[in-house]
Amino acid sequence: MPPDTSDVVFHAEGITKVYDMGEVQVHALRGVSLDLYRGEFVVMLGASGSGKSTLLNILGGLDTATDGNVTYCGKNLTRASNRELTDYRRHHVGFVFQFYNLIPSLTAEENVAVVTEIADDPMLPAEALELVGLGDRLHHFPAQLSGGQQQRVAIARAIAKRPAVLLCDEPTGALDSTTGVVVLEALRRVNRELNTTVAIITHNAGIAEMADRVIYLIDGQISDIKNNESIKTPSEIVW
Ligand SMILES: Nc1ncnc2c1ncn2[C@@H]1O[C@H](COP(=O)(O)OP(=O)(O)OP(=O)(O)O)[C@@H](O)[C@H]1O
Repeated sequence: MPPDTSDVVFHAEGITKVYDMGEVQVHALRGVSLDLYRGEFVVMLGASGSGKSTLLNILGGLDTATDGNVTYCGKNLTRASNRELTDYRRHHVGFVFQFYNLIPSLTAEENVAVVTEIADDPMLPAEALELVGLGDRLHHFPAQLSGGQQQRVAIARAIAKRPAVLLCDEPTGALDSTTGVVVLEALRRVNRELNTTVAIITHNAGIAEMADRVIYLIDGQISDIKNNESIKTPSEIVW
């Protein structure tokens, strides 16, 4: 289904990012403009160094653009103070990274509770874990879970505060394809059931086949944006 373009979550215009390394300047983003819509599932594809993480970090308020504008639901992130960005990250965005960053001494349920305790209107940790298919693993510690299960705990932790957007940086990068499919199914379910906008960055072209839209990045610029005609389920994806 094509995205509802009347409901813009992110509006980015002419974003550049320059890392000043003293003698050299690295131009990580060279004028990126895009809109992301409510409830869509987007995959951003690009080779290593094309600027994917930089873009995701700017959208998520973890980094700021050198130039250009980014708004989230009409609020300007480019000119936000550190305090406003912290508030934005805490209440509106969920992050999932390649490595799960779970606290080893806490159970799955407690790892999720770390976030729900500071959120405004969170789900119960058990509810979030149920949504990613881990309702029977609440009392397991990370070391007692497989890699794919740990990543699903990380997804439960990210969505338990009911963020409007979920930003995922190579969420299956450390997983074999069978386990990766289960993680992608969890992300798809969150997207469908909670209407969360999900953006995944990856260099894995297979994953793009399950997206509503695919955004291609080359050398710090968007080279193409495509609506997927036929969207595959995660289990139909091969990589
Ligand atoms: N903190 C930083 N300081 C200096 N240069 C950086 C920094 N972060 C990223 N870069 C540079 O910016 C460019 C884009 O990096 P980025 O991590 O966004 O790419 P990527 O597409 O996510 O790559 P990968 O798939 O390898 O993670 C690269 O040339 C990188 O070396």
